[in-house]
Amino acid sequence: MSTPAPAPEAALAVRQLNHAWATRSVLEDIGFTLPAGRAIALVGPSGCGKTTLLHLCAGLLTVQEGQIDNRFARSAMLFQQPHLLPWQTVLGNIALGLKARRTPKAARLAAARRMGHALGLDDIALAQFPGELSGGMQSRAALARALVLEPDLLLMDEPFAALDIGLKGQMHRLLLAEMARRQLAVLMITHDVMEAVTLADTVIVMAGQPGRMVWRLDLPLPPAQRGDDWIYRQTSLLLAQPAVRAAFNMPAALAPASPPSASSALPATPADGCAPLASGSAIAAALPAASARC
Ligand SMILES: Nc1ncnc2c1ncn2[C@@H]1O[C@H](COP(=O)(O)OP(=O)(O)OP(=O)(O)O)[C@@H](O)[C@H]1O
Repeated sequence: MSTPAPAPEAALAVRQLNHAWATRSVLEDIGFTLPAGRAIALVGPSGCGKTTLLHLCAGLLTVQEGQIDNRFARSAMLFQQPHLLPWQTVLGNIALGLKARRTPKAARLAAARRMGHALGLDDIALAQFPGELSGGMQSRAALARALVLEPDLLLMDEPFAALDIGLKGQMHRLLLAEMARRQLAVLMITHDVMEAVTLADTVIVMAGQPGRMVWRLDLPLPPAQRGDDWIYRQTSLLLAQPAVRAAFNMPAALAPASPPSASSALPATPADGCAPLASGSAIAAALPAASARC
């Protein structure tokens, strides 16, 4: 399927964003830039404002203070629940957004079928109703419904949270293939720090009420080159950071049996709007400027 490449200047820029629900401030001084083809994962404890931030970025809420500049041409959103229409076939569900765009029937069904096939839904599954599919297949259908719109920005709110570890891995591979295929940018919320380290180029840890960015990790390897060991290592290093542990209200980490080797260190890439890390611990030494307190 030929897909339009994102415009070179496509990016989502969030600057000095504050938000309140009624009189209660829920987001304070949020700022980051997401360029085409990159992925940012937002992690943080319940109630720190991640969903509010994602909905602001999606244009579902009005910006009160600060700026969100979305230069992507086509955004799509994926929710935790697949939200498939039970009275439509899976194929019909995948084609829904194209119908809303008034794509002619034959073309939208053909595009939906191609995308379904690409995500592992065969013709039998496509002809079924959502209630006849497993949770994993429903998640594939929801992803297909979003991707068939050929978005250049995909906003995801814990879309794989209900899946077991094997299905999650499958969905990760499907998503990464699609991201690589056509420079798809992703802004995602997840409670799973390892999922964030698997999929994202940048992990932003949020905490507090109002929610603030408390830590940022820019991962130096492209997702396609990350092996399981590397992902486990980066996840454990991130979770060893005192600021990250405090964000999740975790007790202080035990000292490692041996200091991390130099080869596990991340190269220095200064983080926008983040102060350099100021810590003398061995673990902090393995995470120089690529991982920083915001
Ligand atoms: N529509 C709303 N009206 C009033 N308050 C809201 C609304 N939506 C969210 N809030 C409040 O804003 C705060 C942030 O909520 P939000 O859902 O953005 O956090 P979150 O980090 O996504 O949480 P979770 O991880 O549990 O989904 C919470 O205190 C929540 O109660």
